[in-house]
Amino acid sequence: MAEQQTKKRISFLGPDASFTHLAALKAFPDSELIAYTTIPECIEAVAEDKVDYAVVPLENALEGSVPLTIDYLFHEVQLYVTAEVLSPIEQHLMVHPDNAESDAFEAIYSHPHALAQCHKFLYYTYKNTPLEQYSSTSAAAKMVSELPERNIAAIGNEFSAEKYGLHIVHREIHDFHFNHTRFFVLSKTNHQLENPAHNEEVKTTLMISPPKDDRSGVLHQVLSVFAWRQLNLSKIESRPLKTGLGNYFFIADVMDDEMSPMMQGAFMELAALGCTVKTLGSYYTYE
Ligand SMILES: O=C(O)C(=O)C[C@]1(C(=O)O)C=C[C@@H](O)C=C1
Repeated sequence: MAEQQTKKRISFLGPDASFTHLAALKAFPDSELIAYTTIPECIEAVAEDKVDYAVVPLENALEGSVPLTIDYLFHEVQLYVTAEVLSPIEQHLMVHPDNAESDAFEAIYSHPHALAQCHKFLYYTYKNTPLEQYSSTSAAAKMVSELPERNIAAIGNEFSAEKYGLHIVHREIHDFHFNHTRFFVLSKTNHQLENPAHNEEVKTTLMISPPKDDRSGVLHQVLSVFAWRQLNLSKIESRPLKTGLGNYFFIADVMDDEMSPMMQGAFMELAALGCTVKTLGSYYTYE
């Protein structure tokens, strides 16, 4: 009973067998995993204390950021990253076994990132087949399994083919071999996930809003805060502030702990420059 009470509850972008589900299983092999239909629902579940952690996709090596995750974390909630999970992504084209002999489909369904990761394959092999966006790869696979009368296909991972009893028609159809996705493990409190199997390097994610006066050279000044302290940025990207055209915030990944003296100095200098900084905390990477 005591063990049951301490079992963590985790939200993830479902249904079962999505790539996010696999990432959540890696980080939480023994927890209660709860599927949600959208990324905001997963994030709200942790913000509203319905779960202890949320696992959501952040960035894909071929397609870039998942803007919904970044924007929701900036505009809607104050949550912290307790870990990131880095997963290899292999996409397969799958159909209902009743349609296993067919190679001309009414439509191909998947998550927009998955469709984009297979752009070249789809262009050369199924040029005239409509591509339909779905909430996740596993949702597309599940839907295909429930509609054998429609000759439709889904793109997703091998586990979704197994889980929903689908037949794989084409394997490994993603356009570039190095296809990886980063997932964030989010919590309401700023701490690091306790799990020994992580990389050595700690990373901090910051969301930096420049000063409102929009003076020239601000981005240069922001970058120099990190540069002269030899704080390595592994990513920097701008996203709209949604207050008007030309207004942006920056999401930066810095390879150091937010409590280090250099980082503390960087926070002070950014404040002196008139920047507002929202930290998502420091965390390790699980591969
Ligand atoms: O649809 C899924 O299976 C997801 O977990 C989402 C998602 C994404 O958002 O990028 C995750 C990994 C893959 O890059 C494709 C889709």
